[in-house]
Amino acid sequence: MQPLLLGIFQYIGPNGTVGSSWQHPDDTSAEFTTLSHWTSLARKFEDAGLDFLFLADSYGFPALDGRLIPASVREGRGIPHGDPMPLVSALAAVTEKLGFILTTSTTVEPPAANARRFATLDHFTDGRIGWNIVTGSSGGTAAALMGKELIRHDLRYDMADDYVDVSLTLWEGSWEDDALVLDREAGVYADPDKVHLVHHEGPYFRTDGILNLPPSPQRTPLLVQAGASGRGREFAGRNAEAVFVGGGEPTVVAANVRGIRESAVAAGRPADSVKILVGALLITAPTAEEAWAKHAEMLAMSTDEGAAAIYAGNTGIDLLALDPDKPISQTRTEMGQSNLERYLGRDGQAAPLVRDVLENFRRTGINGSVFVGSPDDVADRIEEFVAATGVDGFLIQPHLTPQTYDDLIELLLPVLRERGLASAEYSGDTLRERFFPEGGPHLPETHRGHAFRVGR
Ligand SMILES: Cc1cc2nc3c(=O)[nH]c(=O)nc-3n(C[C@H](O)[C@H](O)[C@H](O)COP(=O)(O)O)c2cc1C
Repeated sequence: MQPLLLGIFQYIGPNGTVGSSWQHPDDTSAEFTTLSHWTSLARKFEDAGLDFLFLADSYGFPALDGRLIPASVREGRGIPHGDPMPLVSALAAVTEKLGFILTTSTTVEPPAANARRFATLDHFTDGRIGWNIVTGSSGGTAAALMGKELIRHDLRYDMADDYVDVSLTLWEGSWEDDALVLDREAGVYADPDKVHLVHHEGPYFRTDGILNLPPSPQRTPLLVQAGASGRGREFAGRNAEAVFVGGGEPTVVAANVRGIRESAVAAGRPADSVKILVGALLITAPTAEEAWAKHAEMLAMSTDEGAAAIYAGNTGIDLLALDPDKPISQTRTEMGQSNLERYLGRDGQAAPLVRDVLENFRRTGINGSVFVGSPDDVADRIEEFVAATGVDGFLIQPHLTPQTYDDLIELLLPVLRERGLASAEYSGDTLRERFFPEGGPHLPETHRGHAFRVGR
């Protein structure tokens, strides 16, 4: 088996992803507003040789019918949530190899503003940046915050395709590779024949101008996507080099993985040109008993109300207002659909009852797979899961910060390395080369973005 890609899932808020673990006496995540909290975590991840830190984001927050959900505020779930973008420069300054993947939504800022910010970060990180392209999980509240209406689900993805086109036009089309001259004696900074105005007029976005920066190490950041709805998978097939999928039953994850690879092939790309990483919580300790005790402690901090608030923020669906004894399939949403679709029965199976969905969501959070046990147990489960689903790596959810990471680094990683499941050292200078060691720092020829390149 190939070494797995291993990234850490975090967001700028108090943890965790299952339950409110900030309240645990050993948890430091309530210090999320201090820079030193993040710089010490980033150093820890780099020292351990982990591939990247993913910072999730959304302008949205849990609310229903125009009202805040008390449990969300009381338990610190979905509120508060800060902006990851300003953090990355500070983290880049204290690390050399760790990659950073950041979420921004295609429904919030104009594409040229977003493209410029990512290009600047690609310079400052020496090519260690990736963009998780989402259409927005908490779309309703994010739209209202920006003074806009919620755009319908599939239309959001149509707009996202056009948004990516604008971004690729700017990143790939403005500067030729050798446009930067920097000749001090001649007083030539750049060659005017090699810097180009670009023009894009799509169905939703228009731009006339340039990306006002010389080419960065990757030009286009590593393109990542995280929405697993049918339309989301189609978008991923066209655009994404990596996809984050939610965990859960291996059969459901395997179907998702197949769907994404088929979408890539339908878009004229090789099936393996997309790396797929699954969100998972890894709880380990020297013995299985101790690990299960940690799991029980985690569940004791996870309430129905807190779980329902996060679910509502993501999907717009209030599980606590639905009949607990009816199947979830009675419901539809124009907000994020992955966390509904993951519960709709597949292959003729009946959809679960609302009460079972709430309990499952309370226990597993938005990303679904929970592996608990001794380091060998967890490594066994990881191996089985990878064989059953075809995923290329894991996006590791926080439980207790930093304890979950210490357990991972001290107990689990050595076992994974022994089995050849985790790489022992960093390869490649840029994040793209970390994901695709056989390729270079730029978009490959098989990606449609390659055609946007000026002076090829
Ligand atoms: C591991 C993982 C990370 C995600 N990170 C984000 C994020 O940072 N921001 C966001 O809006 N959605 C994120 N999502 C996706 C949302 O859950 C949601 O499904 C999506 O934004 C809406 O698209 P969909 O309708 O295709 O599901 C993530 C999903 C997964 C599995």
